[in-house]
Amino acid sequence: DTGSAAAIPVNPNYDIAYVTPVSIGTPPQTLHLDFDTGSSDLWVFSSHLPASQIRGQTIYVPANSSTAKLLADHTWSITYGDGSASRGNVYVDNFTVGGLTVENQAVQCALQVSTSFTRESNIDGLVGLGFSTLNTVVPKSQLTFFDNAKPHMDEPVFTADLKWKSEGTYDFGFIDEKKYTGKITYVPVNTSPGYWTFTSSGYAVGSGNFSATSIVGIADTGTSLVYLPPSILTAYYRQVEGATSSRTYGGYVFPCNSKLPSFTFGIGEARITIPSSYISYAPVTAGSSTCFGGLQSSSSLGINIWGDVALKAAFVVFHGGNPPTIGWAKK
Ligand SMILES: O=C(CCCl)NNC1=[NH+]CCN1
Repeated sequence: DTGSAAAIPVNPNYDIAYVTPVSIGTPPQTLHLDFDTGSSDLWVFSSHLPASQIRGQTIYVPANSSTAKLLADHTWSITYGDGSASRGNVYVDNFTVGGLTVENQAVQCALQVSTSFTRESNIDGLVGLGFSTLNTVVPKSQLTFFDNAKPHMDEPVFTADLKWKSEGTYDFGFIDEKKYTGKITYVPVNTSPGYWTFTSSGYAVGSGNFSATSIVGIADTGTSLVYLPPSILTAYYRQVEGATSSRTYGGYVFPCNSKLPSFTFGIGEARITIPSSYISYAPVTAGSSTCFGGLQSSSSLGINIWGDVALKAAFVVFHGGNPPTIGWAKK
């Protein structure tokens, strides 16, 4: 089996997150979910939520699905790296992404979501594509869509082709040679943390020299920005006129009309360059001439994160073989 589905920016101006249409249940209920390689719970806005926590999202109504079955006495509760959170109960139902169906997929129904989820009216839930060891369902943890689908897939892979301010694609079960240029460089993945954790071989700021240094981090489609060690941030923003680390805005900001260098990171001998346009992320508040950077410090996170700002500069292969690896190509 294979599948292919769109990755649609939730906001026309800033790539805060990407959503993908999925079908759940019988008859199919279509929701738009945030595919998130940085977590491993598949949860949806549901008919169990208080109306006060829903603001335009599409809800999953298990009562309207003839194939939905309650997973009795199971619950879940998750908190993400950005402090957002949700919790609820669990059903199993048919789950289809781009023509690829998994029967008896655990669909975690939200009974409570934090304000940042309520405020994001274009995200109806998340599909965790991290390793199933991170799944929060108790007493028995559940498998991700990828783990359930893998045995039926032509190849045990999914790929991310995210795009700057435009629609990209998630492919499942195959690698589309048309989506990248040159070769794909694969590097090992450490699955112990439960994320797609790999080691980058270094970085360069703009046209500067490449600094060979191991950067352990995660490839995370569910995080908007890139979070790296402070020393790398200093090296980058020292090249940006008027850049400063703002306590008010919680990170590096700069005048929106400042000239920004690109940022290159290493994957083995290969190099991926993030264009400067991706790094001038967004005005700190609507209409402001102060902009928030797409590269920020990971010092408060305890983990380096290659979020969407980096991923959309590449074609990324999440290879779920034994052992799993991650592949990066230019495009
Ligand atoms: O939680 C993380 C970071 C893991 Cl270190 N990524 N996934 C996600 N989903 C919603 C916000 N962030």
